[in-house]
Amino acid sequence: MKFTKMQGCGNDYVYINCFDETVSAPAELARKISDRHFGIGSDGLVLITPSQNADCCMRMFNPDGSESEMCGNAIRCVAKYVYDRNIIHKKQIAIETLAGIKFITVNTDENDTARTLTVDMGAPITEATEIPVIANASPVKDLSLSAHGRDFTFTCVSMGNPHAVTFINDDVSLFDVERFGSVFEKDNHFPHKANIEFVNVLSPTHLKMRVWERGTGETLACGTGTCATVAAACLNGISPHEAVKVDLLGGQLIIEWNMEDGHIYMTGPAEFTFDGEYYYG
Ligand SMILES: N[C@@H](CCC[C@H](N)C(=O)O)C(=O)O
Repeated sequence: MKFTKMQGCGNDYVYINCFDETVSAPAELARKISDRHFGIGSDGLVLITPSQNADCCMRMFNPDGSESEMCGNAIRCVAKYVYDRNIIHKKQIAIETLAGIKFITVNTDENDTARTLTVDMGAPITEATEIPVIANASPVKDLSLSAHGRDFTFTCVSMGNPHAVTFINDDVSLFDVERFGSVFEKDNHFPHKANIEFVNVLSPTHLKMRVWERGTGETLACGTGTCATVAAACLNGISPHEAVKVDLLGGQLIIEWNMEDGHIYMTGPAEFTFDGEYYYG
């Protein structure tokens, strides 16, 4: 099976072009290929498939085999993949996901290569925005949770997938993300588990975030988590509704919650790492 490894801010996935390849058991394949010793090594598996409703469709599986509704870093990579490889050579690309159709603007260099991509991530869903809560969204705005004798206040935001964001005073670079994230991911308040974001405020328009991802563990970046972080920062009066830089272990994303249409826009890079062939059996 041919595959391509790509990364966006160090959030790395194995991409399969299902215009050409067939994957019959994606959850099992995700578990195998994600293994960094016995597989290819990745934060999960992404299938690029034909779509009846959009230019193409993205399906994303975590290393534990669970399927997520959305993946912000992967959708930029999928747009780059189909643009640069002339499968869908359009500057505006519509990609179907389990969280609906997302629209991506491809920003190219002088060689017509996609360099950064801007994704219309749609409206974040929280109790505070008074948008009806969808099935897997967390139904509360602020939530107090404790672990290992420490209290945290979370703002819960769905970007199609569930996130819980907490602003901390400790230096997030030194924070034990695994110790706390692994407990909160599985808290009873999150019936579908949750991605957990720990955030430092550097300034109203500059945040620093580390993430514990549902079904994965700590990753170098999470696109939906970065959008949820900025939504939470706006809801808590920390950030304005303008471009906010978010520093992640693997790079930086620019997020803006636009108040004209209520949508969040995410801009960031996407890169090919290598192509290969996986012997599946
Ligand atoms: N890294 C991703 C999110 C991947 C899915 C997540 N672990 C979940 O289960 O919701 C991103 O860039 O958004």
